[in-house]
Amino acid sequence: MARLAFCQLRTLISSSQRNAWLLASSQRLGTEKYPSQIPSFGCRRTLCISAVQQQEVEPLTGKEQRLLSNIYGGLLNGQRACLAEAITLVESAHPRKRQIALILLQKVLSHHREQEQLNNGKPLAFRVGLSGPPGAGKSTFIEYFGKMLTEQGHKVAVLAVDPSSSTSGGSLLGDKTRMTELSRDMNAYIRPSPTRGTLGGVTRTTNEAILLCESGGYNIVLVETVGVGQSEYAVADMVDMFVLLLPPAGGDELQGIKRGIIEMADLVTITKADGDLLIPARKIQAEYVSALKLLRKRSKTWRPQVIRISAKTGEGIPELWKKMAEFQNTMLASGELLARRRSQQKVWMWNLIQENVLLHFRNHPAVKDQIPLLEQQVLAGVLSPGHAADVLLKAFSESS
Ligand SMILES: Nc1nc2c(ncn2[C@@H]2O[C@H](COP(=O)(O)OP(=O)(O)OP(=O)(O)O)[C@@H](O)[C@H]2O)c(=O)[nH]1
Repeated sequence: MARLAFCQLRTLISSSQRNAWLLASSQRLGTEKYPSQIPSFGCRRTLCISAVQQQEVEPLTGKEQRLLSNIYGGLLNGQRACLAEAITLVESAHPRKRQIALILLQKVLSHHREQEQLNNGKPLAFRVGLSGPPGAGKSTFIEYFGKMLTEQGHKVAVLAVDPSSSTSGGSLLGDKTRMTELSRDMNAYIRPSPTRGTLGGVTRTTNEAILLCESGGYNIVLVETVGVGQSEYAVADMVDMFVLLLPPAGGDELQGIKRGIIEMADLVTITKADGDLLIPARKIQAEYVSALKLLRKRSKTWRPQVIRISAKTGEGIPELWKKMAEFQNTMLASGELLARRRSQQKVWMWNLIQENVLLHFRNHPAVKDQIPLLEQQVLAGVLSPGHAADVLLKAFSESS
């Protein structure tokens, strides 16, 4: 039965998409269970994952082996150029590059596990998601915060997930010129994370980039996203702590912030609490303190808090970092942080499967041409949504 289901899935998911799935699966299963899947660089027609996963990788050419060794070696030595190259490789949609990227990621994962074991099971890095509406003061904050952390001896990576970059070619988050000083800091690494148009795209490329940054020695990874659309949910599902940054603006400007995303926040931060904005910042803080009391709690041990900061004066930012560290310690002690990471792996796997299967379904020849008409009929109330779905699913299953 399981084998049948697997075969069906295998036909559904194209080979490059399958790679992503294989990676997610191998993380879930743990490579130590499948020693053969930890590839040596000189892999001979290696069965990369396990018999169950049946993904063959063509042998690497000498040039590819050298490339991989250089990237991996440089990455572990903390060379920024190699980290950049590694991220470019995992972001590539080219099927062969994807295969090489998978081998690199397997190496990175097994290195991660070894290091975490040496670290008594404690994660190598603290992953923090930062989200807020356009103009909330995210980049000004990250610039200040990042520099404060590097001065304390931390290595900070910033991945900026820009949901607009793939759809409009535009940029809500702009580029790294937004954080000019931090981008010159040798202990910081800033990188826009392309989204490939979909939520799964955000999840896959950003998750992989996080892993690579951690292998490059970055012990704090900040994942920034604009709080419009769906990307902030994807980001909340890939970090240890999710921080919402809100400007001291009136109700109208904050209307776009959805209740769901406030529920995801482990910390709400009111920005720009200085000068004339200090009084509105206090007011918004009080409003959110009351609002949070009514919301569903995300953790058994951590109670989300609302604090005020100013990236202009620096006020509140050391306290914010203290709160973050308190969160990390509390969640580690209760076991929730590691549990959250584990469940995120599963969410990631299912997001990818769901998205790839749906894409395949929509583009399937037996279904594709019927969709517009059925949608019209559903819109006109001639056909019930359930009936239309049954028609499409039947056409799909009969032709598969
Ligand atoms: N008074 C004051 N202004 C600030 C502060 N932080 C940011 N600003 C201003 O707010 C505006 C937006 O700041 P950004 O840091 O670019 O905001 P952002 O959220 O990164 O904006 P996007 O790039 O559009 O997503 C800029 O004009 C900043 O100078 C602050 O702490 N105090």
